[in-house]
Amino acid sequence: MALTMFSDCSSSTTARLLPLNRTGSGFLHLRGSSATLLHLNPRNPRSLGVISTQRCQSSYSPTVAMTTETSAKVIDGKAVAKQIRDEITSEISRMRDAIGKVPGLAVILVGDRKDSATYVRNKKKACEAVGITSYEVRLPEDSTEQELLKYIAEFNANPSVHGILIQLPLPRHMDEENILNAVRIEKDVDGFHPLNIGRLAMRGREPLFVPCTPKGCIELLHRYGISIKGKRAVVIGRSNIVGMPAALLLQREDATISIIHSSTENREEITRQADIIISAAGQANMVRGSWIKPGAVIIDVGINPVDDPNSPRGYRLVGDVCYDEACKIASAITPVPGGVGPMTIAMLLSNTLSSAKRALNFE
Ligand SMILES: NC(=O)C1=CN([C@@H]2O[C@H](COP(=O)(O)OP(=O)(O)OC[C@H]3O[C@@H](n4cnc5c(N)ncnc54)[C@H](OP(=O)(O)O)[C@@H]3O)[C@@H](O)[C@H]2O)C=CC1
Ligand SMILES: Nc1nc(=O)c2c([nH]1)NC[C@@H]1CN(c3ccc(C(=O)N[C@@H](CCC(=O)O)C(=O)O)cc3)C=[N+]21
Repeated sequence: MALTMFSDCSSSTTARLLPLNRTGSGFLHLRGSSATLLHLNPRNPRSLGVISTQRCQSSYSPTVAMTTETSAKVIDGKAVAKQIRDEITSEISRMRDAIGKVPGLAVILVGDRKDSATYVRNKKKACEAVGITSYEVRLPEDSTEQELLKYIAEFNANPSVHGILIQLPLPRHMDEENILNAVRIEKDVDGFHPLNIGRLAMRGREPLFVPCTPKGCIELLHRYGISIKGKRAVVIGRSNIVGMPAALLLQREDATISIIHSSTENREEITRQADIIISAAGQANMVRGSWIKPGAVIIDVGINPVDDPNSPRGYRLVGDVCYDEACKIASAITPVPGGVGPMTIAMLLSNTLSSAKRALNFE
């Protein structure tokens, strides 16, 4: 009886089912189901198989799971992000030793949204861990645009600050375009300045910074040796911070792109043609198994809270893609959490390091 135990498609629920056994060899072994075991090669982080991978578990009952082959390889964003942070840590200590300076990142948070406060706290912790000096400004919800612009101007002029991040969304009374335009392009580590986005969109032009989440998605494809050139890619979502730059990046890598948004007709049919799907719609479990071409690669950017009385927080996070269904059809997939999210932060640190290197003329 192939029962679906979890109708919510969640990767976190299934992850808890996985009987993982870490051996002394640095490989992950998965009992009761097939596992892909790739060697960890810290000397060559860009090589294929740099990360130990496991195959994802389907939502079958445990008895069935013992005999059922599931197919998709889990793209482990958490592990890749850790490896990138380690690389950044050693670069920063080389910088400190050579010129006595380290990168600095300023983060500005306006208002008291709980999720934004958590993200900012996580960014600060991540900075500290790799040796980036962080500067934090918290402004009350009812601050004026002028007050915010004053802090941006100060950070623009401060030579110890190499990156400035304005946590989004801003309160509704603030003009986001006006605020983001005020960040000096050389410090725009989020890559949201129109000049950076414009360069990203134009052939033969190079942006100073690429937005962190889409950059993290592409980095995952690269580090897992998944080729993009000539592939059909579908991006679900067209926001300024994720969907649109993700589509531009895929296009720069010579994929053929379709972009799906809330007015798209036949979204299931269009998605089913994709070799690579990047989903950033913010709709829990919207992409079902029937939307996926067998063997497609799925990068699930969505982070959607769903009620879960069994979780200490009262909710848990799921992606846009119905994970358990996708696992049986896709060739590789990112989980939520533990997929794109940690990569976003790693790319922010990486952009900040590049910015400092450029400003300090350090190779
Ligand atoms: N992992 C990470 O690091 C990050 C994750 N996120 C997550 O990614 C998701 C998207 O974020 P963001 O881009 O900021 O969100 P936005 O709400 O700004 O954009 C969502 C996009 O998806 C489209 N969309 C919404 N519903 C549907 C639907 N049913 N069918 C097709 N298209 C749809 C919208 O279309 P339209 O344009 O027509 O409105 C829009 O373009 C969220 O879950 C967010 O939490 C975001 C940033 C980083
Ligand atoms: N100027 C700006 N730049 C951003 O990059 C930006 C932003 N504003 N506003 C909000 C979104 C969202 N975002 C995330 C970053 C990390 C995780 C992340 O690490 N998620 C963990 C889970 C975290 C948890 O458990 O709560 C994971 O997916 O594994 C998620 C989301 C960056 N954003």
